[in-house]
Amino acid sequence: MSFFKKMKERMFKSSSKLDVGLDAIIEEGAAPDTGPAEVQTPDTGPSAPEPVLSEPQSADPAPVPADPDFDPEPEPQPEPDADASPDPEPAPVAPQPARAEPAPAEEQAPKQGLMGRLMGRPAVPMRVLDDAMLESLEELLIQSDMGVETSLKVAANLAEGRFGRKMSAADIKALLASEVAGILTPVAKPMPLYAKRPQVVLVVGVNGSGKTTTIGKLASQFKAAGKSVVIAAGDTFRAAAVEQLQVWGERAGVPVMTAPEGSDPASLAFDAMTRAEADGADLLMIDTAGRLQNRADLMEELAKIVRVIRKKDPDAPHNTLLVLDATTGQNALSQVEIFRKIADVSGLVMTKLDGTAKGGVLVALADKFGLPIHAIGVGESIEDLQPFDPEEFSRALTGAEA
Ligand SMILES: Nc1nc2c(ncn2[C@@H]2O[C@H](COP(=O)(O)OP(=O)(O)OP(=O)(O)O)[C@@H](O)[C@H]2O)c(=O)[nH]1
Repeated sequence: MSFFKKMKERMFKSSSKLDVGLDAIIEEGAAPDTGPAEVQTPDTGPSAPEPVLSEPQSADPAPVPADPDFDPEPEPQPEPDADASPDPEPAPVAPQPARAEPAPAEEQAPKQGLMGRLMGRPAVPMRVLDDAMLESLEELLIQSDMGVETSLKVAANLAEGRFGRKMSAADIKALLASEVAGILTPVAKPMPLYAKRPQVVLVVGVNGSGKTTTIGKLASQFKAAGKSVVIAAGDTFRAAAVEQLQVWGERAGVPVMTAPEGSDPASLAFDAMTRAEADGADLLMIDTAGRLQNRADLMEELAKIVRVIRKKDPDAPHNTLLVLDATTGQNALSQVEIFRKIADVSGLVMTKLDGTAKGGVLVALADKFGLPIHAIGVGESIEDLQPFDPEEFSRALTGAEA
């Protein structure tokens, strides 16, 4: 099974709440006169939509957004530069496909053809968009963790100019996917790679958010893309985190610098920087502790790591990745607020999007903070760190057909 298909399946599974909820909204308020001969689609062209799931219009798979297999050929690197290049290349996890302009949502909904109507196929439930339906939609979006402000905005945009029109679940899903993609597209950016060596990537986030796993996956993917990587196991207070990184390091063939339990993470970061410089490594990835319970200590710890590595490179860290666990839902918003105060967060990675119905929080994050989303985690193995494709994600979240 291709990585893309796997991700899509997982995302669809995870988003069933929103998908099923949209079906329910239409069915609850479906007009009684939706028989085949009477179906009207003032919003979707001359013919009525087909049932979404029972009669797909095309067996063709959706276009693959990016080759998920990493090119084992290293990309040609620009000569090392004293300063970080202002025009970085994208990191391997997030190459973005060239995208065609999305078709208007109305055009994306499958239509019931003349033959279907003549043959008397079962009618597609349709509902007139009114205040009650808009309210149900707002509630559903809020429940899917899109946040109140974003949910109201998305619902209002969707309804604009469409009041009084009959809509099927497929119509509403396509419109919603288009609205969501409009919010996500500007933030879907690969992690920039600079010519600077070593490029220092500081990885922050609360305990259990998936920092260690993400570093392991990234290191493996960078290695596979021909980059040399050094990892610093900066959460020196948790032996288990260090061991986990060592396992990933072995798997990827990447050295993992460790320090005795309880020792100063800044000192380890300095040593790791020295080693990365001596090795001519392309990337130094620094894991950090995530004890938010004692925010002042954590803030001081992170600030000290930054101070120390800047003695060697005043521009470091070049990226500060905040790793967020999608299953925490709205909590992710407050984590961004806090970590932006204690670290200069440059981009996000959202993990555990498999097995959660809370993917809507990504839309709220994008809308509220506008921070780049570099990649998403959809499982525990190396290939489960995927580029963030906003259109694919939007369709998966809403259950819209490709
Ligand atoms: N299903 C799933 N599990 C994930 C994903 N990313 C990480 N995990 C799991 O989440 C758990 C926590 O991940 P870690 O990488 O240890 O998280 P951490 O932020 O380093 O946490 P600490 O080591 O406690 O600081 C592990 O069991 C990972 O295997 C993901 O995308 N999907």
